[in-house]
Amino acid sequence: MDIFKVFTLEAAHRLPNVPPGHKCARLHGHSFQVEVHVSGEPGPETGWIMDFGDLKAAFAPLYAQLDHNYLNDIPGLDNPTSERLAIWIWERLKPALPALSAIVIRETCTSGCRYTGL
Ligand SMILES: Nc1nc2c(c(=O)[nH]1)N=C([C@H](O)[C@H](O)COP(=O)(O)OP(=O)(O)OP(=O)(O)O)CN2
Ligand SMILES: [Zn+2]
Repeated sequence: MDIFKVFTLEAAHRLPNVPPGHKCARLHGHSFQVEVHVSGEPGPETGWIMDFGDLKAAFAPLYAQLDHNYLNDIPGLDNPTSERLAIWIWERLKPALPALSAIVIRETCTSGCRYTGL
């Protein structure tokens, strides 16, 4: 089974490696949605895989780094595509959250990615 929590963060970015004239070379912002998924079996007493509150607490330091910031300025996010952002979050969250199973990024209503560590 898989549980998840969704976070919305406001952030600006530009993509430095796109072809000349690409719209994403310009500074722009998104209300990124980040889904953090954790897999496991519900405990027999708790009935849950983990407390959503603990999941929120684990993501909080990363949320603070990302929210209302210019992503390109954050070490490791100089080319902040959805893919790079998903990997960046995964690498920093996995040690604190070993049962982490996926990071889903929604950059717009219609665009995003899902990373499972592979
Ligand atoms: N594989 C990726 N492609 C693109 C990324 C990305 O992170 N990974 N990012 C962008 C831009 O940041 C852009 O802001 C989002 O792209 P796009 O979906 O094209 O945005 P639109 O809202 O304009 O989409 P429409 O559905 O065409 O309105 C670009 N590509
Ligand atoms: Zn963008």
